[in-house]
Amino acid sequence: MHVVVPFAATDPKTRLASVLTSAERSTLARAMLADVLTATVEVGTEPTVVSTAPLDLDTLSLEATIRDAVSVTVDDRPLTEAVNARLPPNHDDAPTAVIMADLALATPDALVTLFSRDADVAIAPGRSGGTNALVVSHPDFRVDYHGASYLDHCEIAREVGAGLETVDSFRLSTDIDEPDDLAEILIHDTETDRAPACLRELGFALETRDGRVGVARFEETTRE
Ligand SMILES: Nc1nc2c(ncn2[C@@H]2O[C@H](COP(=O)(O)OP(=O)(O)OP(=O)(O)O)[C@@H](O)[C@H]2O)c(=O)[nH]1
Ligand SMILES: C[C@H](OP(=O)(O)O)C(=O)O
Repeated sequence: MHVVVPFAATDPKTRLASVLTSAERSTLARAMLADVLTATVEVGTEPTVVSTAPLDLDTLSLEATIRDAVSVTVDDRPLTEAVNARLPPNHDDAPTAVIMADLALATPDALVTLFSRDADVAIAPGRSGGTNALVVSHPDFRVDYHGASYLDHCEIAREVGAGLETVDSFRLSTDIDEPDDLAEILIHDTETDRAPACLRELGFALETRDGRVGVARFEETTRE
C-alpha cells in the first residue's frame, strides 16, 4: 500500500483564521500532520508527505521510528493534480491511499478499517461531503477535490466502472476545518497526541454553553 499525505505547508487552515493566527494555524497543522503520520506508520505503512513547500520532518517531533518511515516530496501543483500524479497504476500494482493531514482523530484501528477494504475505490467521506481518506486500486480512477468531492468521486467511479465502497468511520470523517471542529480534538484528547496538546498550549479548553460543547480560549497569546 502506497500512502500519500497531502500537506499545504504555507498558510494552512485559513478557515480557522478567525480564531488562530497564521503562525498558530501552521503549528496546529503540523501537530495534526504528526498525529496522522504516526497513525499511518503504526499500521505498517511508509507514508509520503506530498507537501506544497519544503518541510523539515525534524520539526514535527516525531518518534525516531516514525520519522524514519516517513518521506517528503515537494509538489506545488494544486491538490487534485498532485494526488492524481500518485494514483495507480503504480510500478508494483499496489493501491494508493490518500489520507488528509487534518484528520486529527485518525487512529491505527480506523486506518486498518479503511485499508482492509478490497473495493476498487474505498472512501471515508468527511461530514460535509469532502473526501477525507480514500484507497484507490483501479487504474482509471482520478480525484477531483473541493466542494462535495465525495459525491463527485462516486460519480467518477461509476464513469470508469470502478466498484466503490463507502467507509463509515467517525474518526476518519472528522477533519478539522472550521472553529467548531476544534472541540472534537479536545473531546477525544488521548493525552499523547500532538494536536490536543497544541490546542491546550494555545489556551483552548472545552466549554459548555447553552448545553452545547465548544471551545473557549482562556489565555491570551500574542497575535500577529
Ligand atoms: N499537496 C497539497 N496538499 C494540499 C493542498 N491544499 C490542501 N492540501 C492538504 O489537503 C488536505 C485538505 O485540505 P484543506 O482541508 O482544504 O486544508 P487547508 O488547505 O490547509 O485549509 P483551508 O485553507 O481552510 O482550505 C490537508 O491535508 C491539506 O494540508 C495543495 O494544494 N497541495
Ligand atoms: C480537499 C477537500 O477538503 P475539505 O475542503 O472538504 O476539507 C475535499 O475533501 O474535497
